[in-house]
Amino acid sequence: MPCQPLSDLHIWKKLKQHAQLIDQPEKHLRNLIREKGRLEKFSLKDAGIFYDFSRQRTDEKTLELLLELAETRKLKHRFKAMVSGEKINNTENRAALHTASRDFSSHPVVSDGKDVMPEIRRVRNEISAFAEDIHSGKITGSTGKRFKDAVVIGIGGSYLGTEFVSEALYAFADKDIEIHYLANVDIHNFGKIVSRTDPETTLWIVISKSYTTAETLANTKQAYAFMEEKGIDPAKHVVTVTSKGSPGDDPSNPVLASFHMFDFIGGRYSVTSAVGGVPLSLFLGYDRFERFLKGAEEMDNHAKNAPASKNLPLIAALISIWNNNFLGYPAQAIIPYASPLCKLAPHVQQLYMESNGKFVTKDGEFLDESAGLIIFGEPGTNAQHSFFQMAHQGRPFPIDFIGVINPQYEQFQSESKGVTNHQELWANLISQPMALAVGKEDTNTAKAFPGNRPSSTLLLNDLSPENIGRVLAFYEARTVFEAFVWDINPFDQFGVELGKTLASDIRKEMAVKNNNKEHHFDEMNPIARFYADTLFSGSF
Ligand SMILES: O=P(O)(O)OC[C@H]1O[C@](O)(CO)[C@@H](O)[C@@H]1O
Repeated sequence: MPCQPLSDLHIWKKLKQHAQLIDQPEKHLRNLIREKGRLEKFSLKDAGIFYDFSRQRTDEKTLELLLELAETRKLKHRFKAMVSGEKINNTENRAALHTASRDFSSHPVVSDGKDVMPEIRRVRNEISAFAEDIHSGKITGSTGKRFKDAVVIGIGGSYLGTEFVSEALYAFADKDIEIHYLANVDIHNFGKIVSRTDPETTLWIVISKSYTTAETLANTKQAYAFMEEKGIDPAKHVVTVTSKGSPGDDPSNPVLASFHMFDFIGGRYSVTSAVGGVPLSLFLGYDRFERFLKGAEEMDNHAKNAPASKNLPLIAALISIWNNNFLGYPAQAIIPYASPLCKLAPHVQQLYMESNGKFVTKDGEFLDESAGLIIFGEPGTNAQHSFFQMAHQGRPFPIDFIGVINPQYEQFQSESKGVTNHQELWANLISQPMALAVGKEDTNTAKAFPGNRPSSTLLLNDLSPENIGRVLAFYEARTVFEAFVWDINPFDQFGVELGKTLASDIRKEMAVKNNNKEHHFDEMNPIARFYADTLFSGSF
């Protein structure tokens, strides 16, 4: 049943009116944060995360109206429908059960009349056993040497989430296996990896839900050709993670091991499935991967059960909607003051922009409000020396700051200006949101700071596997809660198809040329032809 268009909703109109009030000088953030009890009223703590939204351009009335919007759009009801296996991915007639991949309860999760949990538990057990066999040396490369490098061949959701987690938990990697990512079809990606790895001790993990992604197929062929050239038997150096029955799930194609991913888990939501499970269990050990899953499960249960006013990802989603649709900010930055979280923004970029970068509702109605935000980010304090000039004095964009209270590498405690590196990092984590909110008046306008620039700060006690799972699930839940407000389907991605189709036509033309130098690209439009001719001629 299609939802009512947003702009027709009474609550939407009330929020539009309220935004005009918030734009008034008396509601400048420098005034809002002076209010008594501001931090207590505008922060939440649950599921291992402290979430401070006191520097968001909201007052108590804003929150009240946003919660009314959440009720109107039945956000909690839809989230429960999602985790219970309803086919909420309506355009592909599928459920969206990434939460089931980290469900450790004994409860069934039924999709299409079948409990999916036995299969999910089977795959987890297979991953654990495989990782153990690799770490114990029971399984080695074709020349009897232990594996030292694991190369993930995959793109988009088939590697971005895994890369976020492997970077975040790098300090835990004690399995003497280095992880690499071969995602781009650009031969430089492949060349760099093989320049630093030994084919005898390299395991290639081909990850593709469809097993039709051109980049992944091309890189897999490159890897096979490289192994054969080196006298290595690919069948003893390749593992696949793919959907049951996909072209990659072919018994006639012998591999060391094959793990299934399920059609009810989308690529950008798949790091807690075998997509992340296989590489992360080799890199970190299955026990740490399971701790990561349990952190995600805890956040899932919080998102499902916590009342809206106490629900961290739901409140974050409402604030994001407020910033986007009512205050007019088109972008949002994720700035973790923790280098290990350097790949969080690239992962959330796909998670969020491939989920919510839509212009029609789940029922195909054109949206009357803009969905989705442009997500970007870099760790702090690096970002301060890169694009924070704009954050303070240019086009404003809301920021999620993330702080980690207890870092690893505690053995390094030297001080500069009387503080340790970690304290220096935190001095900036504390100052930046304040400077953005309060600003600074100056008669020299070039040195004036308008302030009133919104941000949230999330705190983690440490970078444990559990906390990385909680952060992952926080952003997944926030993404889908926002989608439910707009009534869009966050689980399909038809927008990626046109480019692939056009590339396929050009690829066919190039293949003809490869076999017939006299072939002309007459089928192409003149501009495309210029580029194809330039590539084959070797210069412009
Ligand atoms: O796992 P596959 O099927 O190779 O797809 C890789 C990626 O390509 C997309 O389908 C489109 O970008 C993503 O959703 C997905 O994560």
